[in-house]
Amino acid sequence: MVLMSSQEMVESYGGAIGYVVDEATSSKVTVRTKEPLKVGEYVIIKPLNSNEEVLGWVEESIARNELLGDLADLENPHLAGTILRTLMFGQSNTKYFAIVKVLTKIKPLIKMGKQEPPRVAIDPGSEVYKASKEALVKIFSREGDKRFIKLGELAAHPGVGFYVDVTQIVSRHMAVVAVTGAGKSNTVTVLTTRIVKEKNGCVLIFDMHGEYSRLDAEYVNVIEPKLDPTKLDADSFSKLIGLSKDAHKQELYLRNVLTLWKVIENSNVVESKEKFFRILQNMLIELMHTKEMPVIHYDNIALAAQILREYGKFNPTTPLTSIKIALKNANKTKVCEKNDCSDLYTVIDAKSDVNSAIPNLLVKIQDAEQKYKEIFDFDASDVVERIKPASLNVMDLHSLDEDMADIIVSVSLKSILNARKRKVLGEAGSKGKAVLKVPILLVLEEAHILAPANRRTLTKYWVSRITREGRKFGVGLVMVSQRPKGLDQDALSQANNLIVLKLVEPGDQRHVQASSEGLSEELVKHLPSLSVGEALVLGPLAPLPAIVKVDHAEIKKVGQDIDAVDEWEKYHATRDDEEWGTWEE
Ligand SMILES: Nc1ncnc2c1ncn2[C@@H]1O[C@H](COP(=O)(O)OP(=O)(O)OP(=O)(O)O)[C@@H](O)[C@H]1O
Repeated sequence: MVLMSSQEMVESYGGAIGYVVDEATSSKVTVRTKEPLKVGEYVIIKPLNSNEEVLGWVEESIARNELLGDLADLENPHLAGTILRTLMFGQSNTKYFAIVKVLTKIKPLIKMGKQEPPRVAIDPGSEVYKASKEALVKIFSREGDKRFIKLGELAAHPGVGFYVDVTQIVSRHMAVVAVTGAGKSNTVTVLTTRIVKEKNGCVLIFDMHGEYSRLDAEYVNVIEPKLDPTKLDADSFSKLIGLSKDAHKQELYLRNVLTLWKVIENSNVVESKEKFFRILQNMLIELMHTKEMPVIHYDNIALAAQILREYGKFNPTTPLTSIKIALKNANKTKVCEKNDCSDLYTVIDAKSDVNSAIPNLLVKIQDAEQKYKEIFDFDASDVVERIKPASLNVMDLHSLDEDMADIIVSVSLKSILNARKRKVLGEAGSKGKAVLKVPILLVLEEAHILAPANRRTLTKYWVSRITREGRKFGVGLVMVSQRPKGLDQDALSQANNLIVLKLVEPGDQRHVQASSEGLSEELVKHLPSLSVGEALVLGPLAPLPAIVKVDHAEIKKVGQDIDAVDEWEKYHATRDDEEWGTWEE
């Protein structure tokens, strides 16, 4: 940072643009100005009571005409206008004020890039100047700094580039919120493509509308939303089939059949994993007849699998009996001469559950197999193995319903967090398991659907884990939402960085404000008037809060509005009604 002289800091010392009036505090002042100031504009205040200049920004711009106050009751605008013009004798009596938030003393900001707000109230009468472009460039420009990328320009100071710290986005997470069409996708595209291109970053977007998977660039890696159901752990599987928390019996049987499947899978007695659902169902049907179930401790899976492979005779229609006979005879096998087979298995008496818990579980498994068949792929590898470094990885979820998207995203988030933990902690026992060698930035589109405020979803749990633990393991999360009031408040408040574009609905505004320290009442009032691509940016990602005109993404445009009239016209010009309604390449 280069220290600037006071002269360079302000646009013109010759002309103060206003002065502090009314009651002023150390953090907020009202300024009477000659001309109206723009919200988001930076000003420099020279406090009367101290020689430490401070930087503030305009949070609200006010125009007041006291003459008009008395005329407000007049219903006839022509009459009001005539009286007003007469009273003003051709002079405007409008007075301009600005509510200015005091951000920091200037010296520590320019010298060390540090914000240090003043501790004493600013004296009324203090002069206010416009911050010079040179000063703002010094404060905001991070060109050439390896941690920063450019997001756009200060909206109130065109020509002053605005840069964001990528490390802070990854470690402190972010929310991007706005009404539809305000520029969220464009903002995400600018951020993520620059992170990949300029920083060789690793980004994964969970793309709910298939917008990003259609980006035309060599660094885009599209990941199919597929998962291998046999690799789901018991917890995820129980959530997948929709077991309620208090369905303890069903949970018990489910865990057991999944452990027995592991024995069967490890013993290689079935030729294909695709028999998975069939065998789970056969186990439960068999259980309804035999009314008892072998239970194998997790530690004994490998041993049981060896016995089943070498000494059992596996029948897929009666898997329980096959396993039970093999284990029963285990003591007579060579395997047990070397290993302790004394407590290889026990048996659960299932008599009381054959009419309720077991058939209920069976139906749930059958339903899940049907419901999720589009995303099940027995050859699918762990998502971590499909992510590419220095790439914009995009998981295209547009063809899936919300439940399917939820299961895929939650399983992916879990795998990614665990793979980073393995890398960072070098966890013992991780050999052969997926590892993610570099930090990653995850982008969750439609975050209010996957991590909603008032509903339990699988993704919400992993979002909360990542927002809490991700910082230590290099897993950053960007939540994007057009309906922030529907987004889990806890997740939102864990996002220390915030980009708010146009936001109109008061409920949305209140929800965002409740989880963000820097969003004042005055700024909230301004959110509906932001134009497309204009964003309020708050948090540790930037040197100071700012209203930014986000750059337009250079890459092939995404999420553009469809010009219906134009498309009808084009179709009509070449119409061929024979082909209407069928897909033509
Ligand atoms: N900074 C910008 N400069 C110029 N045009 C922009 C900017 N941001 C967005 N636009 C344009 O505005 C339109 C809507 O933008 P975008 O798709 O990013 O909005 P969105 O908030 O993601 O909308 P949705 O919620 O419907 O996906 C697009 O045509 C886009 O090109």
